[in-house]
Amino acid sequence: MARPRSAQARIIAAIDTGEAARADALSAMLAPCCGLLKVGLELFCALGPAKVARPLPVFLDLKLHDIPNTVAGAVRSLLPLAPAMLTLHAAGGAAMIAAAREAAERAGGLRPMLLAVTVLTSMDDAALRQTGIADDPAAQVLRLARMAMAAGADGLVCSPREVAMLRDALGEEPFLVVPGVRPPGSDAGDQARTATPAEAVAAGADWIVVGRPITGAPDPAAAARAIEASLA
Ligand SMILES: O=c1ccn([C@@H]2O[C@H](COP(=O)(O)O)[C@@H](O)[C@H]2O)c(=O)[nH]1
Repeated sequence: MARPRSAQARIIAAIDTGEAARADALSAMLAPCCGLLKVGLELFCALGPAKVARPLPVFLDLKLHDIPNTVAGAVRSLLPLAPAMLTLHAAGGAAMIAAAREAAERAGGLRPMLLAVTVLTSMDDAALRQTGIADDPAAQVLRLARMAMAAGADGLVCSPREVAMLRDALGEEPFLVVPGVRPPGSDAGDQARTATPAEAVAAGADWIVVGRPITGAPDPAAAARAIEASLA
């Protein structure tokens, strides 16, 4: 998948619902104003592989995390769904990421962009410390990012707070997909490391992932258009 060329193309709308009718309605409303649609755990667990296909390319955010053999098998199982992007947790390690890449390539043909999730955007310093990581999120993001890219990831999922640092350290190569963005004045909810869509893109994000600020708005398409306008 090529880097996005317009503000609209940068927006990935997260269709986080377990109801098929709502997922279809949101997809129809948002397809004309976004670049991709995100199918995540809520939709996938409720509705299954048959409902992954959407009217735009799909960012399949399943955050795979298991032993290398199992993740390779999961990647093979998901390839027929033809997602444009697929996530796996960087914390699964280099062997797991390499196995995912090999499984995707061995199948031949078009393969999804493999994105390694670094530190979840919902985690602050204290939450990270509780997992046994003494470093702050930025240091852990950089450590995982270097490892994941060396192991074969095409890109990274990080918060907007780490985008500039990753560009400085790793240059233009990694695709950077950035959730945890919030338009000015909107509720952060459970997101801990946030910035505005415009700040994320100015720092070097390729795509931003936006869920509730769009899907929870009275007019989701208008909310997406307002974000697009803020990026122009
Ligand atoms: O670190 C991560 C990785 C993935 N996500 C996903 O992005 C969206 C964000 O939704 P909002 O409603 O805009 O908070 C959601 O689907 C997450 O699963 C993330 O937030 N952070």
